[in-house]
Order: sequence, then C-alpha cells, then structure tokens
Amino acid sequence: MIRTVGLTKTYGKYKAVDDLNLHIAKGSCFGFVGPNGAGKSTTMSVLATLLEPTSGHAYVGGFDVMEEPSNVRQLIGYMPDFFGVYDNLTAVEYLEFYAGAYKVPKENRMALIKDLLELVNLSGKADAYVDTLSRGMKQRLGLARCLIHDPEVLILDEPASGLDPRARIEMKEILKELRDMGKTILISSHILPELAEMCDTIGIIEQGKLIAQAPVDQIAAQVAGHRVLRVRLLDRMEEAAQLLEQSELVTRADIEGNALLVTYTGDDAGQVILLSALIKNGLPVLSFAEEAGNLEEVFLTVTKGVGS
Ligand SMILES: Nc1ncnc2c1ncn2[C@@H]1O[C@H](COP(=O)(O)OP(=O)(O)OP(=O)(O)O)[C@@H](O)[C@H]1O
Repeated sequence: MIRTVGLTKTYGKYKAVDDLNLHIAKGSCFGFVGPNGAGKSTTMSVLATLLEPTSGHAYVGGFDVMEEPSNVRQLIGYMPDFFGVYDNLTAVEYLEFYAGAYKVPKENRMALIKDLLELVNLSGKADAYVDTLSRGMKQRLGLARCLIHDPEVLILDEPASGLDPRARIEMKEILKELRDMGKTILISSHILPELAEMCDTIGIIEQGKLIAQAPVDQIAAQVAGHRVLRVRLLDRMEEAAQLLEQSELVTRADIEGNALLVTYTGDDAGQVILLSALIKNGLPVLSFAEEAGNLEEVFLTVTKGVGS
C-alpha cells in the first residue's frame, strides 16, 4: 500500500532521508521509530505529497506521490506533528470546515461528524470551542479531521507526542480501533515500546536510513540478537531453568529472586511453546512476560542518537 524506492531528501548537503526503501502492506500498522531528526517527518511529508524528494520514488496505493498527488491525497489522512486548530470554531464547526474542503455531501456531514466525534471520544465536546480543549482532545480532534474523507491510509506523525499517560492510552485505543477497521497505518514515534503495543511491523530509522525492519515480535531479536523474558514461579526455579535451557531458542535462564530471566531468540509462537512446556511439567508459573524495558534498550542500542 505504501512503498518508497531509494527515497532521498537532502537539505543543502544534509541528507535528511537517505536511500529509504519501505514496503508497507495493505491493512498493516507500521511503526516508524527513530530519534529526533532521524527523518521520519520528512518521509511522511513526502508521502503526504507536501514535499518533493530529491531522488527516488514514493507510492501510495500504487500512485506516484509526484506524478499523481491528487489521487494520493484522496487515499490518505495525514496528521502532521504540529498542526494548527482554528480557535474561534467549535469542534463541530472545525470538522464541518474540513468536510466542506473534502466535498463531503452536505446532507451526510452532520451524521459523519457525529460518528467521528464518537470515535475519538469527543461527543461531549461537540459544541466546545477548540481553544478550550486540552492538548489530548485537540490531538484527537486532529485525528478526526484526517478521517473526514474516510481514507484507506493514515499517516500519523507522532500523534501521541506531548500527551500525558492517560491521553496517550486514549489515543492508543482509538488507533487500535482504526487498525481493526482495516486501515493501513504508518505511525511515527520515538518511543519503541509504545508503538510495539499496536503495530504489527516496526521500522527503525536513524540519520535518514532504515536500520532495521521486522514484525514487531521479532524486532528485538533481530536488532539485539535476543529478547528477555521474565518468568515468575512459586518455587522449583532450578527445575524450570533447566527445562527452558533445553530449548535451542533459550541462550540462558538465570534465577533472580522469585523469577527467571530468560535470554530468548525466538518469536511469539515460540514463547507459547515454552510456556506450555512449563505448565505441562507441572511447574507453578505465576507470570510469563517479555521484559518491558527490553524494547527501550533495543532502541537505545541500535540508535546512537546522533541526529538528536
Ligand atoms: N526545511 C528544512 N531545512 C533544513 N533542514 C531540515 C528541514 N526540515 C528538516 N530538516 C532536517 O532534516 C533532518 C530530519 O528531520 P525530520 O523532521 O524529518 O526528523 P524526525 O525524525 O521527524 O525528527 P523528530 O522526531 O524530531 O520530529 C533533521 O536534521 C532536520 O533538522
């Protein structure tokens, strides 16, 4: 659905995007992760037909962003990292303005706006002035705006940036809903674990180059060579460690308090097999999960933060 081929964008001598080859399948939710200045916004602006690449090509739904920009614009909903909202409008008026711009038939507009406000949890704020909305609400209104023409593809540049934890969770829930509706989503962030929760594929960009791309359950293994699982047991730790170490996907299993820290190189399906083996052998497993900090570490390992 989205493809870039050798995409390059230079500012003077500086290569903001450097020979980038992306391939994002229809219906996929692709997390585009990179430190500040890595080239995420530049790539997204090119895909949104707002910026001309220096060389290479970019396609959305088979349309070349340079040759057929109006076809691309019909297909995409783009949410930039910074966007203005018109303060002297209510939430409904704001969306009506964009519905008009996208030529949504007048008779359908109010029903559509009602549905969109519901989707982004802003029904209660329909008549509130935009400048009275919190940052999280403004971001959600911005998301509703880019859905006004029911685009197949969403290009969302750090939609959760600057939001507090509760607002981030709300935004994440809405994005999951959009993903379940079958939209193809390209979403950027510099927080890898956050994207890992809702994306199926992760691409890590640094200094304009894609340095890793993999299904979300394999990115840690691909980048760091392993993942870390924390398995808590009531007792029989030694026995569990020995059992796990029989798997060729387990490099080691170390006892730490009442948990085992398992260095693991497989995918999610392999984890199911490990857990089943523990249960089958009657070992008293309390919890079995990937270390939360692990993805953050992976990201720090792979990106040197040179661009920030
Ligand atoms: N108009 C411009 N003129 C000159 N340099 C630019 C311009 N726009 C972006 N850059 C540079 O290109 C590089 C990539 O910027 P970009 O905004 O694409 O990164 P990003 O990954 O989106 O970063 P962030 O997470 O901070 O938004 C940066 O070094 C930036 O300073």
